[in-house]
Amino acid sequence: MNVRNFSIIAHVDHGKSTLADRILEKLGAMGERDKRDQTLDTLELERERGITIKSTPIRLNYTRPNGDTYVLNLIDTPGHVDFNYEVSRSLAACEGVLLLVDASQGVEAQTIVNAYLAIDSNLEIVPVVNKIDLPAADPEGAAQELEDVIGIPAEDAIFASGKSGIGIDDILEAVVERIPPPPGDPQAPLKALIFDSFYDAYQGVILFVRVLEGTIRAKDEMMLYHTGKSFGVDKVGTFSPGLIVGQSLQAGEVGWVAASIKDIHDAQVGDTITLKGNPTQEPFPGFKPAQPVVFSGLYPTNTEEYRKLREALEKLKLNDAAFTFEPETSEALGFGFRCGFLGLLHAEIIQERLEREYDLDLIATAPAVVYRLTLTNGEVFETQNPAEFPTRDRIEVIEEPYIKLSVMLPEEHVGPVMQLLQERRGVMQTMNYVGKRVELIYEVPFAEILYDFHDRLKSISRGYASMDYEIIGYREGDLVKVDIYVNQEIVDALAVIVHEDRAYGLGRKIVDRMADVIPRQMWAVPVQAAIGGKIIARATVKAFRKDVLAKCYGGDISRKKKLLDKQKKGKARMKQIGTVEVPQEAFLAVLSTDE
Ligand SMILES: Nc1nc2c(ncn2[C@@H]2O[C@H](COP(=O)(O)OP(=O)(O)OP(=O)(O)O)[C@@H](O)[C@H]2O)c(=O)[nH]1
Repeated sequence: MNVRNFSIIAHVDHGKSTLADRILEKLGAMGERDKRDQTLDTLELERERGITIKSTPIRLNYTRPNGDTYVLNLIDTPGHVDFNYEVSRSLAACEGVLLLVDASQGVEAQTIVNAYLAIDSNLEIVPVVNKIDLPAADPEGAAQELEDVIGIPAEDAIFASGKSGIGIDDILEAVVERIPPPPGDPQAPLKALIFDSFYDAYQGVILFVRVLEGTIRAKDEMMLYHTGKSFGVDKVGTFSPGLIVGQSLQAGEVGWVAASIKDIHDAQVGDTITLKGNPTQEPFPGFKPAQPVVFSGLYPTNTEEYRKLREALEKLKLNDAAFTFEPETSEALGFGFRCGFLGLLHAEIIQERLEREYDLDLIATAPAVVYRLTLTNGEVFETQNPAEFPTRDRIEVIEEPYIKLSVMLPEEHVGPVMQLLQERRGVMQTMNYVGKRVELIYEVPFAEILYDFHDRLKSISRGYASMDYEIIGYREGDLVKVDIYVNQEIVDALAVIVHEDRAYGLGRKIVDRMADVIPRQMWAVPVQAAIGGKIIARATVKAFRKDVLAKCYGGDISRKKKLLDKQKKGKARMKQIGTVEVPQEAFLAVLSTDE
């Protein structure tokens, strides 16, 4: 059997899904993909946001013009920085990639990052300049950028359009000719890489695997290299699309394995499967257990929904080894959960799913990173929860995670973007010119890009800047905890950790913003920011003058009802703090404190 395993990588919106669909259509698999969408691809959000979160690989049959037949496995990769580890594992299941670049946009931040992930995995890169049907397309320019920035010869690029179908035949021929066949010995001890998985209520966790060496069959006793756990294999098979049951999977093949695994943590992405009786000596390198890096508190607006929230979180976790949660209690918000995510997008996706699929109303607290504290007594501990921070006098050193951030943008916006990065405590590493555009590489505290950074970057570059990042380690920082008081009561869930130099400015903005969003009460309510009990900013929610209903006296009853309904709706996301009702927006005041 002639096999080619490949993936398509691109910057967001450069046309990956459209091109994949066109290839499927060409190879007669289109109708089946629609079926697959209904069965496996249950993430409605994915379609709405136009980003790929999780998809199954697709096995395609290709007959060359000369009559030779090939099996092509197209492996999808998630296209976002939050999921870079998953991307790298999916790439490790391939021998080559199609690297797409939009002919009207050129190379963007994620083009570069994805290309380097492919290079690190020793993959053959087939450059494809896509969307050449666009009037603004500059295919030669885009190909030249690939050469200048990544070192891929411009003449290797295939010009194509997923939309009009130009270049699809050339792409298929290039997959067969340029991407090498998978190596591996079917007789060797089994070594298979898990590159994705999902939870099925009947069969347990279904593992997506790439067999690197050896053969796996139903009824084998398999072992997970890193967890050391073993399971009896129930079924194996391929994707066609959909899960097709087969007899075995051997070196070079891509397929799935079901082994009644109940807990997704027992078989994580990146781990190696081998056989218990004849284990491989060497696992696939680079295994990292999924580790959340961004944390936030999630509380039901209605305290009676606590149990419902817990059940929903448990269900989501079944399918997502990277997502964590543990119960947390806040004086202000009551009972809720501290949740851990791979990044902000991951957090947003989970929150939206909770609200949409489980019909929950939630209050989310500001996202935080994991800080490392060394106390004056020598003790070291990590926390991501501002509420757990000891008082300043007990802390010797605070360290925070840093990222290497790369931003790609047109040169006319470089000034304001550099200023933004400076405000966020960024330190410039390099600046590369790519034609009329610039790649900036900065080291920045991770916490500084958690809030409104991406939006600000987009707005000051008129939408032209793109970014990507990776976490590079911990560094010391002069950080302080800013507490927020509403009506003289401390609201634990609103505390934030911030750099000393920005504490006053941020405190000012949070209290002003809160005073704006807290509805007026019968009396004036003070909102204050403080560091270690010392007030640094104060704003007042003014007392309210008129009863809303006063206006309607004698008026028609339906109007009165409408007003009351409106008030009720507004209340949906309120949380009672002492005697004051605080809306959800207030908890995110820190997120929208534009400077
Ligand atoms: N003119 C033109 N438009 C295209 C072409 N391919 C894709 N598009 C459009 O570009 C947009 C993004 O296309 P997608 O295929 O969703 O892009 P994607 O890279 O899969 O996006 P993500 O999944 O978000 O990474 C859509 O509006 C498409 O209609 C093309 O060849 N020509």
